[in-house]
Amino acid sequence: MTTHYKALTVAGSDSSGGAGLQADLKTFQELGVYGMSAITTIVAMDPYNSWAHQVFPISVDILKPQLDTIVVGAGVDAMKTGMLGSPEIIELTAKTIKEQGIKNVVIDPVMVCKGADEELQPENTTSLRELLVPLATVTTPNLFEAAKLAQLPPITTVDQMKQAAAIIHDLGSNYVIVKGGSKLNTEKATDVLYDGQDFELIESEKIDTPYIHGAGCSYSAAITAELAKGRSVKEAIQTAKDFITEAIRHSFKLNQYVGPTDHSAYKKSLTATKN
Ligand SMILES: Nc1ncnc2c1ncn2[C@@H]1O[C@H](COP(=O)(O)OP(=O)(O)O)[C@@H](O)[C@H]1O
Ligand SMILES: Cc1ncc(COP(=O)(O)O)c(C=O)c1O
Repeated sequence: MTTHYKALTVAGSDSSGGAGLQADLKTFQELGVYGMSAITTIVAMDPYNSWAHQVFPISVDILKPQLDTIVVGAGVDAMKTGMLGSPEIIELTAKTIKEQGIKNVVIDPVMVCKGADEELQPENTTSLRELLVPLATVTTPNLFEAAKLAQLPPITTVDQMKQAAAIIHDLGSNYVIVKGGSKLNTEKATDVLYDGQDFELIESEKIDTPYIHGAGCSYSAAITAELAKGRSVKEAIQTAKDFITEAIRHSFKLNQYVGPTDHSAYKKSLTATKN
């Protein structure tokens, strides 16, 4: 009998489909894991005003029954968080992880959407640092988020990524992966992984494309899916890196403002290799 591993995303809805819980569920499906979602926020983009993001947090009273349905009603092998919307939502999510003893927790500390360089909701950063990062198996900040969590100036080098990873580890996250992505001035797409003892560079070729909407969400969702299947954190991160590299290689233009990654590309690349 096939085992159906179960993963939960506690995240925002990206109406345009490339990031947020939509990206997470597509990624879970592609990696063979049954996905469930608890919606924290709804993000809409204004097609009449340069795709400006509008963020509508959901009341914490509507999050609680969703979490109960999933965590109590079905059980989860791994979970991730994405955009959380308010300090109250972060508090409830942390309480649920603790009270229900959830293992394999990936915290993607979403503070910005690509193209913006300001925190969407600065009041959430303190709650993320104090309540959620201490419960993380893995925390997956991009450069901007790593600097905010570690309370450092803007990060531009691998050494600074290491420094931030060590500080975030000290907050209580078992593993930290700081994503260099397109922004870091290196030849490769370089992420820094820290397990409390050693730093490891996780690298892939850097793909020359502006279309990387949802890359961070999809990457952390791929880590979550692999943890749900019982892989080690390092194995999960390597598969996730392969998954996101293929997804970015096949990313596409959705409109004049945005281009999402292609979640189906990794599985196709495996089939192509076999044939
Ligand atoms: N142009 C690119 N080519 C290859 N990998 C990339 C590229 N841009 C980002 N990545 C990788 O995608 C993953 C998500 O990173 P990033 O896009 O920085 O996250 P976020 O969406 O949180 O800002 C990381 O592994 C990063 O290195
Ligand atoms: C709901 C939601 N979560 C997360 C993100 C962040 O996306 P990315 O993976 O591109 O950083 C966005 C960006 O639009 C979003 O709308």
